[in-house]
Amino acid sequence: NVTEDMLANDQASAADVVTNGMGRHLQRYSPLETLNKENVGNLVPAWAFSLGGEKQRGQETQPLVHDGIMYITGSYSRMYAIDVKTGRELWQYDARLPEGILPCCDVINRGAALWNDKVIFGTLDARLVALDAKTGDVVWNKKIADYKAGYSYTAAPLIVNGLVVTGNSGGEFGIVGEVQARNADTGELVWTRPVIEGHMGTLNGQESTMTGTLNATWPGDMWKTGGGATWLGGSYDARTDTLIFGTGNPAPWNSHLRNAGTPTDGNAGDNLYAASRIGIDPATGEIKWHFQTTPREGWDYDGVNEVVAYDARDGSQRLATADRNGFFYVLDAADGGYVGSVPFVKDITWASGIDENGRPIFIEENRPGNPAAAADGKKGDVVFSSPGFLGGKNWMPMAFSQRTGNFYVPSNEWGMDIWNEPVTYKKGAAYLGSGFTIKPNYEDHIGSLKAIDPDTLEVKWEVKNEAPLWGGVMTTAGGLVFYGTPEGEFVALDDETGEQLWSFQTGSGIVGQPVTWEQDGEQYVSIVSGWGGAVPLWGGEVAKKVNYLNQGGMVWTFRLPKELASAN
Ligand SMILES: O=C(O)c1cc(C(=O)O)c2c(n1)C(=O)C(=O)c1cc(C(=O)O)[nH]c1-2
Ligand SMILES: [Ca+2]
Repeated sequence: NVTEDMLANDQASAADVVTNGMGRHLQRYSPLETLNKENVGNLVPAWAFSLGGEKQRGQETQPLVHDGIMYITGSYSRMYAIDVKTGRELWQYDARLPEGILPCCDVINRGAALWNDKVIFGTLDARLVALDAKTGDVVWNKKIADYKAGYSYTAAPLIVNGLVVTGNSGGEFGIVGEVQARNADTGELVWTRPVIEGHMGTLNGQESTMTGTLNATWPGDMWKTGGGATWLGGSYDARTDTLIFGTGNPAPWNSHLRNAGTPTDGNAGDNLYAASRIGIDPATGEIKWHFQTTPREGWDYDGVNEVVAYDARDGSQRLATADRNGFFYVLDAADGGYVGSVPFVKDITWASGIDENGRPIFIEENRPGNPAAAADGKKGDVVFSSPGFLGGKNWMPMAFSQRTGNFYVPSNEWGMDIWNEPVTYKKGAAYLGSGFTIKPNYEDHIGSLKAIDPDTLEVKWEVKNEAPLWGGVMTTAGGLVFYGTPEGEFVALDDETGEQLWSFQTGSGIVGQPVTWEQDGEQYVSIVSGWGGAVPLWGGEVAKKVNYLNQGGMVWTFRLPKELASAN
């Protein structure tokens, strides 16, 4: 049975992987050094497992490993339990999804959570299901939100002190972003925290507090359908007992419709707390602090990206996050206060930098659309913006190495043509008020894995990739950085130089998240392969460039045989 202690110590225990992020701080760093720079060339496949041919799309999941069983979620809200020694299936659960679900960006699922004798995951129709971890039988099944209003669910749930904490998806449909906490044993709701100003939270079935101040940073009734989906889930910083969730784009995309003042007029049009990071008290759902990365966001620069809790080299307690808007931020773990930032993509057109308070210095003439066109019911001027709306970094998680003190950030170098148009809210319909076409910024590459020093705020090196990177990264005490490419390669790099030390062709594009653990004295590594996610759907010119990539759906598990651990 999985306990709070096991979840709290996941980052240090080599025998299993019981959390998404390999620790609730989401460092994705393994203390294992059996596999290292000298012997990684001897890593060989142990087994592979097919997720089945029918209805498979982007496989973004991270495997969990516990008690001899690997748990994998499949793109169409499926769960597979696999014997970790043999690769044979133990059981499979298929959620019956209703007609009419509205996931914006492919049918995907990013993983599960383990608690007690259960494995818990969210389904695309915005429900949360707890299964018996041994049999796959349903223990409870709860509704997070109404899929008919555009809500969906794609993230891995987070478990803290017996509460299962979830976000929601639907920012492109004018939903309201929210964080919810339930008793993980029963599924009973404990608290809710909407993340847009003006909405009331609840605690134990009673109204608790309002988020922000009603109408403070939103014009008229726009806050009622203000977006800010918490679609990537959250992290937990045990040092300060804080849940940290990011919030997505404000709705609609057309920022002129959300302007409650002029950009120089204080924070009147900031649209809090969309495109922000929020620190939340896990006991009550109260907001402790917020840090907004893109005030009056107008490019779909969702602020959802994972916040990783880490200790800087001088011991200060820090948080780091690489935003879709192209800037990598370091924050103070105590209160989310701004410490510093660095652009991690080469071409940023919307801001000239970040000021001393962490607020972007906008280049206002590069903001998409113009107010007059929106008011007249006309299409606005086309503007080129970089990064494009799929972001300098999208959902794919970065990793921190305790060995080097650096972050390893999967990024993309691309822009977009974007224009604004009028839009009105209609339940269950797209609520954008924008049109767009993604374009590559460079001929030879879009993807770029970057090593970033969070103390000096320097990009130390990059490894370029032709197609956009869309999968997670993992670091190890053995000095390795693992990641996958849409071209299908699963790669190990040297954490100091970026030199490629090993790679394996998995047969489909990788958009999954690697893990490693130790079993019978040998080190194992797993990755799920299966191309998909937002790029083939929304990637414009880039999608056309990569339309040769084949879909898939395989779990690949590798091991370093004992007898080859010391050999080269
Ligand atoms: O605002 C939202 O609610 C929302 C949700 C999701 C999602 O749940 O997958 C994505 C996005 N936005 C989004 O903007 C985006 O680029 C995106 C990419 C992906 C993916 O998994 O490839 N999901 C999402
Ligand atoms: Ca979005």
